[in-house]
Amino acid sequence: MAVHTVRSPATHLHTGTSRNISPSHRNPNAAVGLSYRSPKLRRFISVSSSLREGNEHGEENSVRALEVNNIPEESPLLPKPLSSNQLAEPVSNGSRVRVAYQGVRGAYSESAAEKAYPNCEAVPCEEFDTAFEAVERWLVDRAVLPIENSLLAVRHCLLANHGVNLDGLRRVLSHPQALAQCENTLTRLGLVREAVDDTAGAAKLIALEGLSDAAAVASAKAAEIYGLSVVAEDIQDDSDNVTRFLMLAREPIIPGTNKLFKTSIVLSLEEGPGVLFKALAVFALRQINLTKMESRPLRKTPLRASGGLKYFDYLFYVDFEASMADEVAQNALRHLEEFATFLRVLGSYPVDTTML
Ligand SMILES: O=C(O)C(=O)C[C@]1(C(=O)O)C=C[C@@H](O)C=C1
Repeated sequence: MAVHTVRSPATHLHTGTSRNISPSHRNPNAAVGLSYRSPKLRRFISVSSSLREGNEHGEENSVRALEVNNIPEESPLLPKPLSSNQLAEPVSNGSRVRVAYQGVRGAYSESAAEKAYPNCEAVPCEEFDTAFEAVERWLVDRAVLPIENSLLAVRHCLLANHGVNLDGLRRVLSHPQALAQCENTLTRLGLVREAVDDTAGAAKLIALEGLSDAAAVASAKAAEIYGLSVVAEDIQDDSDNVTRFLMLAREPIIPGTNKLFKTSIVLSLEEGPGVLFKALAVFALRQINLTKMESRPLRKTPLRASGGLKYFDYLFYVDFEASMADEVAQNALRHLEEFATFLRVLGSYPVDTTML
């Protein structure tokens, strides 16, 4: 599935390195699940999902919030990313919903937060763990987490400093997912890829360092924020390039039955013929539609020996179309509990029914 991520925790750009950091949910090499990315995540419940990112393309590229030279690293105009050692400090309590995201201003995750909670205060964080901890410690109300390539429109641009054109470019910096989503274009341009924490972070770095041989794959909004030129737009390989985000909260929302809800669960099963079939049957028997299923190896104990044989142990992540307030969903999970070796409800949330 795509609800999985993880490499080592992210390191923020201002550490000065451009290295591969961010947990990359869709990275086929990432061998662990969402709930493994951070042990903290296991304590969160997803409350809302399927949020589409805003398409920043309608905005005027010539409008520049800040010129390059006006962006000192610690500009008071830009929110400073929260770092884990700041988590002890209380953050002011306004009435606006505060949503933590990993990255800097102009990241797609920020757009997703604003889409999910219009007028929210989006709080940039250096790392995913920082965002999760900020929720846990009541510094923010939600954390936003990009989890997979499906659902929300993401239109990437190639951003560079003014006066730099395509011919002068040698390198391209961005989040690994964004680089992967623009693979064909970047190959055609012959650019060397460099992975950084987030798309907007790449734009910021290029602006701050005045790089003339490098471009960033990021949004048009990031170009405005960091005073860069858009040298190419819509560079994603797939015109339907979309990302799914989850909003994580401390407490589960009380699911309703008044609109379409989805529920996400995670489970593990005994090894044996037909066990997975039985698990799926608890939903099929009750006409509950499964929208997603993915298995990820158990990180700490991926191998189990039994009867002289070795088995891989898996966690199965399943999304189904029903609310935990629906009796039929409760019955299905009660049935599943009879033979699942582990079962956990991650949360029920309203399905995003807005058009792409
Ligand atoms: O780097 C960003 O701007 C993000 O919000 C992260 C992220 C991701 O993790 O997939 C979000 C959407 C885009 O597909 C690329 C990057």
